[in-house]
Amino acid sequence: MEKIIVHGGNKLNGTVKVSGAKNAVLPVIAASILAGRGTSHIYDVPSLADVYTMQEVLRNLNIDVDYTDGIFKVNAEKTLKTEAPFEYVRKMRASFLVMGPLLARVGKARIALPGGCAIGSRPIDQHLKGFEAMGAVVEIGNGFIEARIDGRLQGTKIYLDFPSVGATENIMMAAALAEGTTILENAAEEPEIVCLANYLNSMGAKVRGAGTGVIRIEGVDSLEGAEHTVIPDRIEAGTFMVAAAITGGNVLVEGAVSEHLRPLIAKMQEMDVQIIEEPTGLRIIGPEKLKAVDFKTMPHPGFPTDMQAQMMALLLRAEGTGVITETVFENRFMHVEEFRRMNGNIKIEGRSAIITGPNSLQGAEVASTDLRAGAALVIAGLVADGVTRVTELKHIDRGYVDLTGKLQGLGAKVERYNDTAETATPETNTAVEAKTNLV
Ligand SMILES: CC(=O)N[C@H]1[C@@H](OP(=O)(O)OP(=O)(O)OC[C@H]2O[C@@H](n3ccc(=O)[nH]c3=O)[C@H](O)[C@@H]2O)O[C@H](CO)[C@@H](O)[C@@H]1O
Ligand SMILES: C=C(OP(=O)(O)O)C(=O)O
Repeated sequence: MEKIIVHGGNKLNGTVKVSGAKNAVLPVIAASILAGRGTSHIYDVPSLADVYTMQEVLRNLNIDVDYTDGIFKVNAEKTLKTEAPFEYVRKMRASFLVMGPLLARVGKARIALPGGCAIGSRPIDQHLKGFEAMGAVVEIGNGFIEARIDGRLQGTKIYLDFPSVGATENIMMAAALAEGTTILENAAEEPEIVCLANYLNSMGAKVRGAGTGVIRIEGVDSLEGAEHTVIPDRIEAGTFMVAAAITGGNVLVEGAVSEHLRPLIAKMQEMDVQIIEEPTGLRIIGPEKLKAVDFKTMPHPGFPTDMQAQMMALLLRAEGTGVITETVFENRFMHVEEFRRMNGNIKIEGRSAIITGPNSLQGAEVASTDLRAGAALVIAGLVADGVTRVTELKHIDRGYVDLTGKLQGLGAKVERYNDTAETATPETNTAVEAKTNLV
């Protein structure tokens, strides 16, 4: 079994470079399907399991793709296939983002129905409501969602019940090739939406208002391949900011964009973390003592749910009581049980977690329950007494490029280790520790 093994106790110091954003690159790759002519070149594409899954989804649709040295090339000129099987959607829900582009480009898409996942049930009703409003017929059966339209989708006014990131992206992509203008209200305002809109516009689309609650998309007849650079990953940046702070370290997070990180910066400053804006990124200086704070996850520009687990690790080390309320996903506290295995004092009351600290964290064997939970457990391990072993790394690999290598570069005692022969005996555990050869 593969594990990340963390020896707690080292302060992080130095510089870490943020990779391109997972949540920006996946819709951008999906949007490439809209180009009837030309090859798209997408730059700063992170080497992540999700990117490889998206590559497979496109290949399966008869699209030419090449991913070398961080550059992703897509040519969708050939006759497209229209089905994305469960094999891909199960691995990564963002596979569902090919529905809008396929529907707009070829009038048909058949995508496996995404199941529930570790953080909640995650319905796609808002995506479907948008497609139906544009004239598509949507049918659900045999584990698939099929949407079709005779002729072109029709621009219209759509009001989302909730500012869903995925629904905003899927509808924006579909509307780019629709007949007439679509006005999307109560749209998501995340930086990844702006990144997608910029890419669509460089392909020839007419999208205005991305980054606000109202997006106006004037449909065009065709789109072409274009060049685009993906924004830096604000969640990866945030993860390193928290890692630096928890160890009382001094780290420059290169590529961190303060404009994308306002809610996190505000909360970390309230906790007495020093954050300095430098020309190339954000410098984080951890305090001797952290102060507890309360926060609620919300759609952007509220506090991001994707930073909730990492901030819980930080609160475990803070003095006083902090309350985290998760409002975006109904089941995103799976990491609480794992933190308890590390001696974390956390109570759950409904959708809130009450954390009383500071806790003396203890190394333990813990499992990543989702990708951010995995990173949060590694962060907790950095300040735990003894050795922490984090399992279920497939989650972490979906969203972090070389997490262990980047942490090692900052002086953390952390290593990825594969021991298929390992059993739970004390002898073999000692052997594992010896073999990890940590500095
Ligand atoms: C690949 C990607 O970009 N993933 C991000 C995206 O996920 P994703 O796009 O799936 O997140 P959404 O914003 O759509 O979901 C937010 C909430 O709305 C609900 N909902 C969503 C769509 C819908 O049709 N009906 C519905 O009820 C979801 O169940 C969830 O409770 O935004 C989330 C919220 O910031 C992040 O945590 C994910 O990292
Ligand atoms: C929940 C996340 O991603 P996804 O929507 O791809 O599952 C995440 O990035 O934290």
